[in-house]
Amino acid sequence: MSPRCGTCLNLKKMMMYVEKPRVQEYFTFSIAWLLSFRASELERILSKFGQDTRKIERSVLIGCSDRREAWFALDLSLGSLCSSDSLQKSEMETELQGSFIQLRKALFQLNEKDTSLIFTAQALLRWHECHQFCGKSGQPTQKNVAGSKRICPSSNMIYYPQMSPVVITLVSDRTRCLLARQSSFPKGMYSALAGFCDVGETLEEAVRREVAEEVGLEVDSLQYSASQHWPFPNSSLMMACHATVGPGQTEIHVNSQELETAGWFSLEEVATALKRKGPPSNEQDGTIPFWLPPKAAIAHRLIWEWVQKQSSSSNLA
Ligand SMILES: NC(=O)c1ccc[n+]([C@@H]2O[C@H](COP(=O)([O-])OP(=O)(O)OC[C@H]3O[C@@H](n4cnc5c(N)ncnc54)[C@H](O)[C@@H]3O)[C@@H](O)[C@H]2O)c1
Ligand SMILES: [Mg+2]
Repeated sequence: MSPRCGTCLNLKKMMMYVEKPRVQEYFTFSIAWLLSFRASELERILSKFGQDTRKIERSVLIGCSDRREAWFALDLSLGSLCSSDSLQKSEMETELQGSFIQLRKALFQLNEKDTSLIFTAQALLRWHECHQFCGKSGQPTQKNVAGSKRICPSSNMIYYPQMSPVVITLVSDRTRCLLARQSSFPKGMYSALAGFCDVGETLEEAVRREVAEEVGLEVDSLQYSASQHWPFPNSSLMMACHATVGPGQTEIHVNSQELETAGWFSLEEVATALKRKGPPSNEQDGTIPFWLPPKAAIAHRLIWEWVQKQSSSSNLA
């Protein structure tokens, strides 16, 4: 399993390279397409680009192939951004016959399996990058070979990768659903309501609190749908629910500190938006038709489920 154990090892490599911090703590990652290399080939590439071949030891295990070859991911970060880095980036694209793309943009193109690999890689690599020192002794921590933990030789503390629980809720008044946008979302994109769970809260309590905090509605009933690992801004376990509000309880009070806007959308509007693949082009009057998150986001699944349910109940009526 060691990334240095050589030729039998197939390194499914995602080159992840930090471009620059854009919004608050959000980093924009560029990734090369999923490229598989054997360890020896990767060592050659690292040498060619003047990087220390021992860097390969920073790889993290992200899965394995059907033929039981271990897949590792490696951060090929080119260091601080300067013009020579941009040059190296384009040289690397030529060498690897791939191209860098922002991770969020890649979500429109990746299949489910590759999305999961990339999310795991991004979350693990970023966790290792940010947990190099022991919080108790202040000494450097050491990664195990797979990258599933870090150990402090001085205090014997073991650190495991962290995930934050997040609830995401699609609220419905039984005929319409509630979608919202934050100012940081791409123009025109709306999603379901989301929020980090507080310590000590249950999933149900977090859903009720988040919906009340963000749009001032009281949830009547809620139903769990599915979950997803989400790597932005760090590592979250997203737990998705459908919720309903009672009749006559639909007046929204948007919390402007959290949301830019929120509103109720009809089945027809949502079904039309669901058919759009990616950000639509501007209308003639310059406005952007509203659009929804890509399939890789669990918000998409929640919205799709709601449309299916509404469509089948309107067909029955
Ligand atoms: N996959 C999807 O479909 C999907 C859709 C919408 C949102 N999301 C994700 O859900 C997450 C939460 O949504 P939100 O931004 O509306 O949350 P939110 O409503 O809880 O507000 C975010 C704020 O919560 C605070 N916070 C509390 N605990 C935090 C923690 N552990 N990590 C970071 N910030 C914490 C911070 O002040 C932050 O600015 C975001 O990371 C977003 O990327 C995913
Ligand atoms: Mg929120």
